[in-house]
Amino acid sequence: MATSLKNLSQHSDKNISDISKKRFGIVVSEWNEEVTESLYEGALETLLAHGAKKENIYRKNVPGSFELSLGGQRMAEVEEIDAVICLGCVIQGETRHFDFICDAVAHGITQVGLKYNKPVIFGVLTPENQQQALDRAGGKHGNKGDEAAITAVKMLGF
Ligand SMILES: Nc1c(NC[C@H](O)[C@H](O)[C@H](O)CO)[nH]c(=O)[nH]c1=O
Ligand SMILES: CC(=O)[C@@H](O)COP(=O)(O)O
Repeated sequence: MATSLKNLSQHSDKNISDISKKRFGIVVSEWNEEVTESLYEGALETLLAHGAKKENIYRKNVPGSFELSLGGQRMAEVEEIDAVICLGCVIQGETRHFDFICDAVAHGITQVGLKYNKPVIFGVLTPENQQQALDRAGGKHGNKGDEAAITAVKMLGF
């Protein structure tokens, strides 16, 4: 996983299982679309690079990161879906709204994974500003989407 150099795209090859028959749901927040589309591309490429079939990867959008919990649940409740990846980017503003969204979506996604006993991955950036987001969506710190996808793959090998 990410090293002290904080490259989100670096990972070990431990617990990588055959995912050629696995089905993945990817839920993408539309807020900060420039960032979340990069996260999606990273996640998709990582899944394909590790053997997933494109026809087994299903994408749905939600308006914002707060809705990732419900969107993730709608995916997770589909029996044929083996793992869900939730992608979003919540950028700090002037008020405490950031805190409420981040807390809610982290808790919500956790609960969905526990409820359906399948990997539901928290692929949500919570930066202070746009540059920090871009640095983690294919920039100098790698791509959070890569990290989220490899986490799903590894958890399927758990
Ligand atoms: N400010 C950001 C939001 N805000 C919208 C919320 O996620 C939610 O859609 C709204 O509160 C209605 O429920 N969402 C992000 O994903 N990123 C932000 O920076
Ligand atoms: C994280 C957000 O919802 C953000 O857009 C809110 O900005 P603000 O706190 O300045 O209203």
